Amino acid sequence: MAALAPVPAVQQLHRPSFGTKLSGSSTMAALPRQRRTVAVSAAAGPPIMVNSCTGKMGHATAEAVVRAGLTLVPYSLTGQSEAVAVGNVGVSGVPVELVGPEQRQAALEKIRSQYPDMVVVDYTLPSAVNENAAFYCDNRLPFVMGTTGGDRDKLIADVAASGNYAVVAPNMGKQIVAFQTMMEMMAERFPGCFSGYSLSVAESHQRTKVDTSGTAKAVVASLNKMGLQFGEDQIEKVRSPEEQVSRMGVPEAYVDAGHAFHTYTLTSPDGSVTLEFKHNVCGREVYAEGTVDTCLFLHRQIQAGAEKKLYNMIDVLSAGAMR
Ligand SMILES: NC(=O)C1=CN([C@@H]2O[C@H](COP(=O)(O)OP(=O)(O)OC[C@H]3O[C@@H](n4cnc5c(N)ncnc54)[C@H](OP(=O)(O)O)[C@@H]3O)[C@@H](O)[C@H]2O)C=CC1
Ligand SMILES: O=C(O)C1=N[C@H](C(=O)O)C[C@H](O)C1
Repeated sequence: MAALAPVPAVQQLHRPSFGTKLSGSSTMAALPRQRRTVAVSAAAGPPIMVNSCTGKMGHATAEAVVRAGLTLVPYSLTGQSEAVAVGNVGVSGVPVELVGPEQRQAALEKIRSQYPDMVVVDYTLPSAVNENAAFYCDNRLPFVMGTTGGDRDKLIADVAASGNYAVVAPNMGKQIVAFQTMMEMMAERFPGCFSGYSLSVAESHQRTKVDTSGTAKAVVASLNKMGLQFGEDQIEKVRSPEEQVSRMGVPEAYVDAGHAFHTYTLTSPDGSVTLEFKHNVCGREVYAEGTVDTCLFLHRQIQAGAEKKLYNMIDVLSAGAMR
């Protein structure tokens, strides 16, 4: 393979301030840091490769890997061509070399010889989801796909057909996954309970988010099982900073730094009954910590030779695998 460039001086990118809170209020501007990392012996977990450490979520996850005491594989796939020339990113003092699309196959041979049991995390872009998943499957790399969007049906079908170990989900935050689980349970227990009701869904994210919230799509799927008829294209994407603050209650500090505010409003035909569900997250720590839990879960399933290969986060939470 082509030699990977030596890793030069570390450049720190994306150091968001963290804070997570469920159910928002407009007074969250100065949220306390809420790190809940439980250190894990490096020997107890797999080395973890995070693609891409240049992104906000990838960087936050790589930091969580280091915080947990696990081995962060010091290479990260990027979508940038000639990425080896682009340089490196630093994650909590660990220099991570960027590997561009042209080098990734050759680089993988070397990386794998050093980290044979590694688990890969993907936080890239909707436009890269399907191609990246195919790359992981073709190379038998177990992976956690946190990236949303792309062709989801094809993604699930391709991964299932490959027989590769993977967790695919739009949300790795433990409490949000619990909410999703609750909605799914409600749909199974009371199908059609909201027949005749109308629904409105508004989701607000940092303006760099290109797709509609994958979490909102999953919750809408559960609500539809309860009798609603709501299309994914009816989900309102709020991306204007002014509206995010004034209407959605996003603290100004998180408008661009990263937030995910969701409101689902159900109304009876005569307007006499209204139910509202909200899940509001500031920062990315809750997902990053959940992603580390998910890598540990996947590693255990592989070691146990589990017959089931493709999981979602409800599986991970249900297995009691979230710290
Ligand atoms: N599952 C979950 O819990 C969560 C999921 N997400 C999802 O994660 C994804 C990323 O979000 P976020 O980090 O905010 O986005 P960013 O825009 O900050 O980061 C995306 C990164 O993807 C990299 N990239 C683009 N194409 C490729 C490619 N082909 N291969 C490798 N890397 C690539 C880009 O780096 P470069 O330019 O160097 O290529 C960029 O740094 C989104 O889909 C988001 O919805 C977000 C939060 C939680
Ligand atoms: O892009 C984000 O930020 C997020 N993306 C995920 C999604 O689309 O559901 C999860 C969360 O909303 C944050």
